[in-house]
Amino acid sequence: MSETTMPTVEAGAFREAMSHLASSVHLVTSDGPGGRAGFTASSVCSVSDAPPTLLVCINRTSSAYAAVSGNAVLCVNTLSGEQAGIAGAFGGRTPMDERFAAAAWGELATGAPVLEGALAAFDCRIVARHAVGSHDVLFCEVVDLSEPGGGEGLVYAGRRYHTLPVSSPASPAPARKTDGLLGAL
Ligand SMILES: NC(=O)c1ccc[n+]([C@@H]2O[C@H](COP(=O)([O-])OP(=O)(O)OC[C@H]3O[C@@H](n4cnc5c(N)ncnc54)[C@H](O)[C@@H]3O)[C@@H](O)[C@H]2O)c1
Ligand SMILES: Cc1cc2c(cc1C)N(C[C@H](O)[C@H](O)[C@H](O)COP(=O)(O)O)c1[nH]c(=O)[nH]c(=O)c1N2
Repeated sequence: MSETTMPTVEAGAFREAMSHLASSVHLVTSDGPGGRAGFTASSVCSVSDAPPTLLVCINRTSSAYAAVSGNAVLCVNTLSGEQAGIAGAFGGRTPMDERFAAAAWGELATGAPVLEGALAAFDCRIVARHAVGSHDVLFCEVVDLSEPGGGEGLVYAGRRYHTLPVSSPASPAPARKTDGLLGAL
């Protein structure tokens, strides 16, 4: 089938289908000459472990875009099951200062804000970026890590938040049946 006759998918249908994917939820934060900013993200994934690299997709219309781009560093704070509230605050329409006032923060190597109580924090420098449609795909080399936590992770699926046991090596999560998340997908 040639490119001209290939069918296209309507954005709403794509989003409806994508709402069936379960993803971890993260706060992507940045600070530096471009200012402090952050947004809730689910489009995060591991790329390579040599060197350790992950990717983040950011909408160029996001209010955090200029700061993240200008600073060229960011931290991916992977949220725990109790942090759905802060995910909502960073999910848009909240002034940036109010977002950061809602939690306690530290920092690692780059100075990007590190969320206290996050399951994990990946402190990164942006090493490459690729514009695709409405988003930039940011390729980020991980230069520092927080001590991973344990307990439950925050997951987004079916347009709502769920929690899922995530055991840390030190303390495996107690065996228990899932909370029905897999059945809800
Ligand atoms: N990757 C993203 O940019 C992304 C991901 C999740 C949610 N969101 C935004 O969060 C808000 C709440 O979303 P929702 O899950 O309640 O319902 P929704 O119907 O807007 O989105 C359903 C799913 O479609 C995908 N999606 C939505 N907007 C997208 C975009 N602009 N680019 C790429 N993928 C997109 C996501 O996987 C999302 O979970 C919406 O404004 C949505 O645009 C954006
Ligand atoms: C669960 C969930 C997951 C995501 C988002 C939202 C929510 C609720 N948003 C949207 C993002 O957080 C925010 O809404 C937009 O950037 C608009 O925010 P501003 O009002 O411009 O700061 C989002 N945006 C983005 O650019 N990449 C992403 O991966 C995601 N993922």
